[in-house]
Amino acid sequence: MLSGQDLTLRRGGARIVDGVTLAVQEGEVLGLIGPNGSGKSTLMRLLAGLLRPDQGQVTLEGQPLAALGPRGVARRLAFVAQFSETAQRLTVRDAVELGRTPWLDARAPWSPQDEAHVTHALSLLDMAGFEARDWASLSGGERQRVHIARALAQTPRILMLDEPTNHLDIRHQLQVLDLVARLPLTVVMALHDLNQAMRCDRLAVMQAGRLVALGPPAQVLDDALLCDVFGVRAQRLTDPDDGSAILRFQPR
Ligand SMILES: Nc1ncnc2c1ncn2[C@@H]1O[C@H](COP(=O)(O)OP(=O)(O)OP(=O)(O)O)[C@@H](O)[C@H]1O
Repeated sequence: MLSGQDLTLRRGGARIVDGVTLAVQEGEVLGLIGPNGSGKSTLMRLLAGLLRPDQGQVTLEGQPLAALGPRGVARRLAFVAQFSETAQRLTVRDAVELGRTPWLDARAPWSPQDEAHVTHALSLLDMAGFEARDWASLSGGERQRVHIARALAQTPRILMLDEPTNHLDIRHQLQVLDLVARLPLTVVMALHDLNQAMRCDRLAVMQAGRLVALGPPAQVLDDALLCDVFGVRAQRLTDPDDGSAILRFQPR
């Protein structure tokens, strides 16, 4: 579906992404975890074609990103950055309508179908009542939900989210995580909350620019990795309701 081979990016004399090879499988929710500065955002930007690697190549549905071009990539892949602001005066609906841009041209002008995608995306993120609001007047969490709605309005096959639960209250964190698990999409998302990461199909772990583990959460998040990569030890509890694992952390 989406894969990076030997991806390397150098900045300021350091390899901030260092020889990463990773294949995202169709339909999975892949969580990208790692300490601050380990290269998660940079790797996501490389995979989304927003940064060009110094070494290595990204292929999307079997084709190099360069062969697809920005519009071809944007029809397949939507990216929600950790921080993205706009100086333009926009309403919430205008911002979500921007998600339809890769699908519009002289032969395919704005249509009722585009309108329907925008309305549906707004309702999935609980933002239907905010359509006429000025973007600048929104709170951080409301902006985050509009960004995700814009990405869904793009009707991608792959959704990439950099820390999507940032700024969200607990109800909307759960709503976004449930939504990404439910949507018939391939999802790659960077997360800091390791209990939230446990809900992903697979986890990729970054440490100092390298991919150091990849696999199902219960297998990846063992005591040695939590200690070496995150500098913590974890107590494993069991949710009495559904038997799922809960991690409780302490400094190493
Ligand atoms: N243009 C640049 N020049 C120099 N260093 C950079 C540049 N861009 C990123 N870095 C460094 O690369 C490292 C990886 O950054 P990145 O944002 O990918 O990490 P991250 O894992 O997403 O971190 P966080 O969890 O804090 O969001 C960091 O140490 C960052 O300071």
